[in-house]
Amino acid sequence: MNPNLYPLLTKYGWNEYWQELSPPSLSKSIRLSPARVIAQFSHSYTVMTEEGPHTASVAGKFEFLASKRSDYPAVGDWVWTEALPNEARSVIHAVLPRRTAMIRKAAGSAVEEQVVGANLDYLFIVNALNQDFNLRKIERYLILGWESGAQPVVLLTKSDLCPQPEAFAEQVRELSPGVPVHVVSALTEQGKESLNPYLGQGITIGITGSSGVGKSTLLNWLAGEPLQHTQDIREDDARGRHTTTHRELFLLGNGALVMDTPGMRELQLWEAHDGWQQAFADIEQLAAECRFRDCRHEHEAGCAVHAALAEGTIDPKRLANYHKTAKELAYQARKERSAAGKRDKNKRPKSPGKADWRPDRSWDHAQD
Ligand SMILES: Nc1nc2c(ncn2[C@@H]2O[C@H](COP(=O)(O)OP(=O)(O)OP(=O)(O)O)[C@@H](O)[C@H]2O)c(=O)[nH]1
Ligand SMILES: [Zn+2]
Repeated sequence: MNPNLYPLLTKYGWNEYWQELSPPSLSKSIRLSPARVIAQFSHSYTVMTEEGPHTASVAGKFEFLASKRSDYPAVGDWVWTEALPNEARSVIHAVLPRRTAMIRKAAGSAVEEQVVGANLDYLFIVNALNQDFNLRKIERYLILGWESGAQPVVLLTKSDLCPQPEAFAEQVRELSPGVPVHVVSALTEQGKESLNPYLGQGITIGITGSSGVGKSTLLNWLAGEPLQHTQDIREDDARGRHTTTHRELFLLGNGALVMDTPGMRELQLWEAHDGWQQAFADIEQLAAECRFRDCRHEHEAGCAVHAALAEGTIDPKRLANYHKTAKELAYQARKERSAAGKRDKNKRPKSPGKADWRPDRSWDHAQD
């Protein structure tokens, strides 16, 4: 690729891969350029174009053709845009196919599933080395990571509060073979260099974890300065002008791009069965050898998982975890189904509009 074609966008992650994709053919009079969505508001976006940041919204035809929420652009997406003359404004005509996506599941409704972070290369899973340290939680976040397609990396923060951080790191490593685990402290500046390999030019990193584990502190630490929101967009609504909450992708001085992504509760990861299978890939592989297809690996005859347990090739703790997670998944799925059922009953018949999910952004600061 010609690196001079989009020098600014290259900083935002544009590369040969994206360069290969051709824009959709629209009317000849529309000149399309690539841009990356760097912030999302309730009624608009900020996109980084080769000319700098533009305020953007989707084209009328885009809206007409969108059949589900995830069709809409999300932070991190690459989009084809048309710049409006003499204004820092663009119209979004299409979303380039996502390489990875963090998805907020909606119980019983694929139409309402929403992308909360797109094209992340890494997902930093943050857990603190204090009383909040929780292996089960980390395991669930790992499922979320695998599900998104991004490479999960576990960061154990606040190591200054823990006399033996490495012992905890070891527990996480046992739990997640192949997933890097790093011990850091923003307070004492420990472990920053271990993160350098991820912070390459144009690499996009999502940061997730429960409230209070130190995500914002970590972001500012990685940035080397307090991150400033590019702008506080004010939007008009019936109640007057107000600043809306939003999500944002930040370009750090070292060239990496970072975004704060929602925590677990918000994402309802419990429908993430594929990620679950990946998190327990070893057990799932064994399970394929069980005599009965619906083997629950408890006391069934011909159970390959139990055979491996007897041979000592799998850790009994890990199997116990597997069972526990399976039960929780089933429980959560039941709960979500019944909640969805209740919501459906209470729902009034609506006019057949499709844009009615856009303005509600109240979940942005929900915590888990
Ligand atoms: N001792 C210690 N405290 C830390 C460290 N990093 C963050 N903290 C403290 O932990 C608290 C929570 O940090 P935040 O960065 O706001 O946590 P967060 O995950 O962004 O929280 P939410 O915004 O609620 O999601 C703050 O009081 C921080 O000062 C650390 O490395 N060591
Ligand atoms: Zn079995």
